[in-house]
Amino acid sequence: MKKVIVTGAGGQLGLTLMEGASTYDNLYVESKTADELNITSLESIQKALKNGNYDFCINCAAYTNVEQSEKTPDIAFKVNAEGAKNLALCCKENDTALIHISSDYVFDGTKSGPYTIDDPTNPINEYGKSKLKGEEYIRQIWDNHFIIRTSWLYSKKYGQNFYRTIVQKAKEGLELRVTDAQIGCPTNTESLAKFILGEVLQGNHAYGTYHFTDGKPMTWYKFAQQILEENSLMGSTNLVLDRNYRTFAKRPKNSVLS
Ligand SMILES: NC(=O)C1=CN([C@@H]2O[C@H](COP(=O)(O)OP(=O)(O)OC[C@H]3O[C@@H](n4cnc5c(N)ncnc54)[C@H](OP(=O)(O)O)[C@@H]3O)[C@@H](O)[C@H]2O)C=CC1
Ligand SMILES: Cc1cn([C@H]2C[C@H](O)[C@@H](COP(=O)(O)OP(=O)(O)O[C@H]3O[C@@H](C)C(=O)[C@@H](O)[C@H]3O)O2)c(=O)[nH]c1=O
Repeated sequence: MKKVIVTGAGGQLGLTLMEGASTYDNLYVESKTADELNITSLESIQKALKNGNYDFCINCAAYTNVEQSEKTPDIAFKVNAEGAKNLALCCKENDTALIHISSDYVFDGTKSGPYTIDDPTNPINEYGKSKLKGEEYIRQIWDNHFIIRTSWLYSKKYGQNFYRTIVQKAKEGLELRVTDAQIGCPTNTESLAKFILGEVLQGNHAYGTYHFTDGKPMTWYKFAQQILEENSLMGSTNLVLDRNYRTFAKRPKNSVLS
């Protein structure tokens, strides 16, 4: 039996992971929401890991508000960089392998093809910078890690994400203005959870950095079209292509991960 602790368990990935974990007989998985374990507190993590005897820690905790990160980067760095550092330190102390999730936003988006794990990083927004710093801390501190970069993560059931925003706005009868200025791979939390639970935790991969997505590159506009079609909302929604959709934070033009 492998003993696992999940931090940030109240987020969309954390909730999906906990739902999926019950189907694996060889996993005993404990969940910690932000209220139960704050990853910015080294002492709290030390306490949680010390007595747990965990084989793995899956870190789903993050500050994921890209727009707000640009305005108040300190919060993003505190959670995404310092939080990751705290986890790496405590995981090392307790010989617990760390599975950490990172983002396509560590790249600047100027490459013409998909990004490989060997491509240089160069984040163009504060969220991406904070996620990169988190990766760097983990690599410096604890060899027994998996850093899994994913992109455009969404759950149909949980949390705040592009998929649910589009469905909600369409159901409210609002006009949808969506950009096609970025290309990336939408990734369902269920596929990522299956990869973590069914492959990474089962020992099928060596420690290191990985890219995981659902493998279908598209623009946000194309993704919005797909979401509306899937929910039979296309006919009743005014979807407008808005190449100049204004945002506070810059996003990479191309963040397709290979
Ligand atoms: N969403 C996306 O499109 C993508 C996400 N990722 C990465 O995937 C991972 C999972 O993201 P996702 O599930 O979408 O994110 P969510 O925002 O849905 O969940 C993150 C969770 O972390 C919690 N949290 C925030 N601060 C702390 C803290 N200090 N201590 C403990 N928990 C905290 C949040 O709690 P609360 O809500 O109460 O603040 C929330 O429950 C993250 O590492 C993210 O960076 C990577 C690529 C794309
Ligand atoms: C909601 C909305 C967004 N957009 C645009 C803004 C932006 O360029 C793009 C995506 O917007 P969002 O703010 O929903 O998504 P964003 O916060 O950029 O999503 C990112 O989150 C972080 C956590 C990641 O790690 C990334 O992989 C990525 O998924 O779509 C529209 O054009 N119309 C809309 O109605």
